[in-house]
Amino acid sequence: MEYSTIPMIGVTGCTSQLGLHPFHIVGDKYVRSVSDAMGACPMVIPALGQDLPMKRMLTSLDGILFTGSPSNIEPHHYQGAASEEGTEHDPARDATTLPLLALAIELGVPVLAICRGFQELNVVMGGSLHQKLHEVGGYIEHREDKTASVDIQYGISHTINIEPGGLLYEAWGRTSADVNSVHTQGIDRLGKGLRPEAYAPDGLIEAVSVIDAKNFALGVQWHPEWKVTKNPFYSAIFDMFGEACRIRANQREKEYGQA
Ligand SMILES: N[C@@H](CCC(=O)NCCCC(=O)O)C(=O)O
Repeated sequence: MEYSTIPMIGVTGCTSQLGLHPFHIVGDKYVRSVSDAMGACPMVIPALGQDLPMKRMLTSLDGILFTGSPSNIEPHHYQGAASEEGTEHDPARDATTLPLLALAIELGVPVLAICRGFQELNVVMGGSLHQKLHEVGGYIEHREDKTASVDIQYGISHTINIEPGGLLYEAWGRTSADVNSVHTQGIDRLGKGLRPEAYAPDGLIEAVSVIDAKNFALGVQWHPEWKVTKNPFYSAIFDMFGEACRIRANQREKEYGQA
């Protein structure tokens, strides 16, 4: 019997106050990258923290996309100094994505972690972050120009050097690529069990994978979801993630039958 099940992909949400009410929200580009680039079904994961039945949820999903967000991880999660007053945080998202990411890796659920998601992956593995890369010294500008149009903000910003032998190299087959850059924070101490997969020209780690992972587990500091179907490098990443998710979807269908 042939199986070609549509993978069900969790897409992590953030909390945000819209008018008088708190909402669970996720950017359209993340949801659409799952449906358009992977042919999969996006399922938004609310930031409910420990109120989510995480293990149950993971058995029903074929992969998780950990999204980017303007908010920063609260520094106590990586023993960092308290952030400057006015820094945007989302403790409900932290309480959801950090344990969910750890459990997904433990259970071998395919994971693609983007920007804040990439930083979450590093923190979950015991790493730490620079809170303001531009104040550290020695780094190029990794922030977007907030006065520019969104196409410029998410347009190509710098090259990355890709390490041969990793997932990214396997996906792209070359040792360099061009990426966008929309972040203020970045990896300081690398988490244990993570392998650097790519570097910016200033030496900043731009991509990591989980060593000896049971399944696809890749984090990238840039935004491959941005106009993914028009960018062959970004598409190659989603193709590889999509393939891992499809294999899991087919295995789940074989085991449990179609729901
Ligand atoms: N806040 C962190 C992470 C940056 C990030 O994820 N940016 C995405 C912004 C909105 C989006 O495109 O979803 C940092 O500044 O380093």
